[in-house]
Amino acid sequence: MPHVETGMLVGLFGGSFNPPHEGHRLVAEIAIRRLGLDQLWWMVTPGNPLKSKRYLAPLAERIALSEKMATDPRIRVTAFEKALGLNYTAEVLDRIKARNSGVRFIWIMGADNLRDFHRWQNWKKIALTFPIAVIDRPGDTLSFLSSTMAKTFDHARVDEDDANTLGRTPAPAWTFIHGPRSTLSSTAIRKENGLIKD
Ligand SMILES: Nc1ncnc2c1ncn2[C@@H]1O[C@H](COP(=O)(O)OP(=O)(O)OP(=O)(O)O)[C@@H](O)[C@H]1O
Ligand SMILES: O=C(O)c1ccc[n+]([C@@H]2O[C@H](COP(=O)([O-])O)[C@@H](O)[C@H]2O)c1
Repeated sequence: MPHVETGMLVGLFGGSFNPPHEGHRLVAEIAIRRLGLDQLWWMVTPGNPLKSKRYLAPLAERIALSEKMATDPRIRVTAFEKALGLNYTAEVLDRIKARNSGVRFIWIMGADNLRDFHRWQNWKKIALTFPIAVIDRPGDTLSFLSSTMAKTFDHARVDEDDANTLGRTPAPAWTFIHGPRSTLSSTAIRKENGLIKD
């Protein structure tokens, strides 16, 4: 895990990054600025438990491309989930919390993941333990109203104008951040590059 100092606020941005693209860079920039992060951990997953691994590039390749994409000095590209043998975000977050007392964390994800968040293992526990920032994504803007997570934790929603207080707000607490959006997706890039055959 990257080194972090007591009192810091760290954004946790997990993803397949297969491959990383400018949309990811935009999410990281928005999160750093709007949430007031000291660091953002760009966590390259060994594999999203809900996605097929058929077209998943090797972890080393996804890390190397992420390092080129993530140029902000506050970003740490990391892949410790693999070394810890963990696949599920709830387990990973437990481990991060246990190893970093005195550090505050916010889980960061795009709006497509808010739509499906109730399918993640122990999703309620995640929301009850960590503040969550959701960044808008074309096609999934309405998930901030219609998703199971949004309905279940409606009482815990923080106005996006107060996003810079999220890191100090005890969970459950989440916000949906609108802003510049990117239509990019890794699937579209894989298709353009002929990496998806069907
Ligand atoms: N254009 C985008 N706008 C907002 N969030 C995004 C965007 N692209 C990816 N994200 C978010 O970044 C994180 C990592 O995404 P991921 O690596 O799965 O990229 P993807 O483009 O969604 O990939 P795929 O097309 O393979 O599903 C997720 O939380 C996802 O919601
Ligand atoms: O823990 C789960 O059940 C779970 C289900 C789906 C996605 N995730 C995590 O969500 C992050 C975003 O995944 P992805 O594929 O949309 O980039 C990544 O860290 C995944 O490991 C986690």
